Amino acid sequence: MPIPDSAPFTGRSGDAGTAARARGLTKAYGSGETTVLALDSVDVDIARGRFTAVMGPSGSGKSTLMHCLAGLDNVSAGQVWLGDTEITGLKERELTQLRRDRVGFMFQSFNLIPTLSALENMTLPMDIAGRKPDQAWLEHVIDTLGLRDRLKHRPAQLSGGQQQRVACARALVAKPELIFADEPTGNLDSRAGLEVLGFLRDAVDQLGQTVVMVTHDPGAAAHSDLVLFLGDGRIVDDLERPTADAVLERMKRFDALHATAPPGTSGGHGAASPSDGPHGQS
Ligand SMILES: Nc1ncnc2c1ncn2[C@@H]1O[C@H](COP(=O)(O)OP(=O)(O)OP(=O)(O)O)[C@@H](O)[C@H]1O
Repeated sequence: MPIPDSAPFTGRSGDAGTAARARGLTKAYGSGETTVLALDSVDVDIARGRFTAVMGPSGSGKSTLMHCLAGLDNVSAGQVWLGDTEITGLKERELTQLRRDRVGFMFQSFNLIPTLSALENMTLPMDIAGRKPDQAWLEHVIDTLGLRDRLKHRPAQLSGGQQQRVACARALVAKPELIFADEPTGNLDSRAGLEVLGFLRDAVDQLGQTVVMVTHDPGAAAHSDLVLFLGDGRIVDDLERPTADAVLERMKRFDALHATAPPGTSGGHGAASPSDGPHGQS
């Protein structure tokens, strides 16, 4: 199905276009009375070449949104595109190939293979795909991430920050259209966390990468270009060029709305929503 024109929406895709897009994205877990609506008809544009953070209370749907945009999870309703490719409706094999060829991932727990060296971990996705990494690019990523003297080390011989840098390199080496990072600093001390955030920022600014990062940390979100705030499975607000203080203020406001909302309501998120259109950035 073609991507709908922006007519019914207020979506603002950047000059470089849209790296990912969702319309009416709905995800329910379970059935009957135990159904949990993790995502409730979300419209979102992820602009290419930008750093987008996704924040919200625990259970608000952040990971589910990331998984659905990345084709890691199927949707209950709605449509998702990666670039111009509609991924909703693709068969599992096609999805696996698309993820492998076009998406990079970073997780809180690094997800490195313990028996492989740092270098082998970095090139593993491309090895599996039968593709040869662009050697000049690989060298550039290695140097940018400061991993030159760690290439032969196994993950257990590396600090948490170094392991996450390897995971970052692994995500970058294949030059994916989009990198999804789920709490990439969650297991790191603040110094190593800052370092990884700096690398993600550089990947966007210097390498033209597109990054979507789920985080609970306002300080981490402040490294992004745009913060999307989720509440009860909906995007309830967004914040351009965030500072940690501004993010914190916004979060306090949502907490206050939640605290004063009568039982059985969605915590006043509707009132916090600035528009009915998709959230994105220019
Ligand atoms: N596999 C699953 N089965 C049933 N319910 C699920 C499943 N995965 C998520 N949920 C529910 O969907 C909702 C959204 O979960 P999700 O993990 O996306 O939230 P989150 O904002 O990422 O939370 P956290 O910050 O705690 O990681 C929650 O109510 C959660 O309990």
